[in-house]
Amino acid sequence: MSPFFMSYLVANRSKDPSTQVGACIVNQRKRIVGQGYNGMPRGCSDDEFPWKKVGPDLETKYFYVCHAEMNAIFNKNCDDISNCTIYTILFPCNQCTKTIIQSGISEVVYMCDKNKDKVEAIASMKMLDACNVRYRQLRPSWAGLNIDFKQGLCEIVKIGQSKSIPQPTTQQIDNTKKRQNCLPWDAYFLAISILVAKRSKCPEEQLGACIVNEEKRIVGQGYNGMPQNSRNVFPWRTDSKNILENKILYECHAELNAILNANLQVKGCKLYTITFPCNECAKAIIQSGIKEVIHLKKAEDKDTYVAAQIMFNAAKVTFRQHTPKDEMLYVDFSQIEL
Ligand SMILES: Nc1ccn([C@H]2C[C@H](O)[C@@H](COP(=O)(O)O)O2)c(=O)n1
Repeated sequence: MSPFFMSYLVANRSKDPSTQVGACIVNQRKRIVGQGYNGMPRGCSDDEFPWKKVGPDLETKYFYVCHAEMNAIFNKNCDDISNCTIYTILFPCNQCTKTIIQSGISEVVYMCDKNKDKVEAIASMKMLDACNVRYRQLRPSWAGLNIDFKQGLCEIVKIGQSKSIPQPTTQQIDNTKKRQNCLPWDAYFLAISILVAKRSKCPEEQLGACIVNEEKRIVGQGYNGMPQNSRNVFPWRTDSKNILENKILYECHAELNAILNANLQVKGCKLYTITFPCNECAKAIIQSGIKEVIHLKKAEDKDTYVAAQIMFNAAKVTFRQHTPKDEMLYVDFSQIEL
């Protein structure tokens, strides 16, 4: 799963009616440590601040909007992002470039350089070159992502294939008002969990989870997989008579991995997950201080889930199933003209 897919999904939260940009920061262990989209500063109302592109300076969005790259850096979930790579849909402006350099990021990967002839981009390149920050363009070889909330699955759509995917009806854009059709928070974090699951090597079921704090910052993400550094020695099968030859004793669940991958405190956080947690993950959820579990699929009627519910009730961890309003979400990579 390329971090670019994540950047496009993150961009979906932007209220900018004309241009939605997403960025995500990846550390050397290939973990996502920061995500951001373009939007008004915290506390500056999306309804009151202007979204217009033209007009007197103080009446357009440009003086106020925080760029996706800047937000990804300020949303980082660890102290040190030096030597990380930032993936961004648009080439960074000079202001974001200063923030990128000062935070120690060592590589910028961007998809679109439509502003490359503007002074801001030229200044960015000068600074990146002077400070030995690498930058490269990645041309998309995919058309988009199709997130299926009903199945909890995500399909990467190839160029050409997108024509067969039903596209959401496009309304005339009113670029004087905030964008109306961005994903609501619960659906957004479940979509992130579905996309994270795409990294799983499990041939049977790919599951994902993410942990979100009160500030709506993602503090940890995980998918089901074998213990790290286990070099493919463990089986994925489930049908052997010898239980030691089945995956069950070895596989780490998405929820456990999300907790262990978290870089910020998970106490008091919400955990979003595709399936209801098993009893073993429930123990980890309770012991780590997570306060709420939001699951996409209905809990199956099996002892492991009943035990999890009994423990959640006793420990006052709330849980609820969330069904997004739309069954499908198409994340269109051509939303920004290259
Ligand atoms: N590297 C960039 C460049 C721009 N943005 C944001 C800032 C605005 O919200 C929007 C650009 O507006 P446009 O003039 O294209 O309608 O994109 C960013 O986040 N990162």
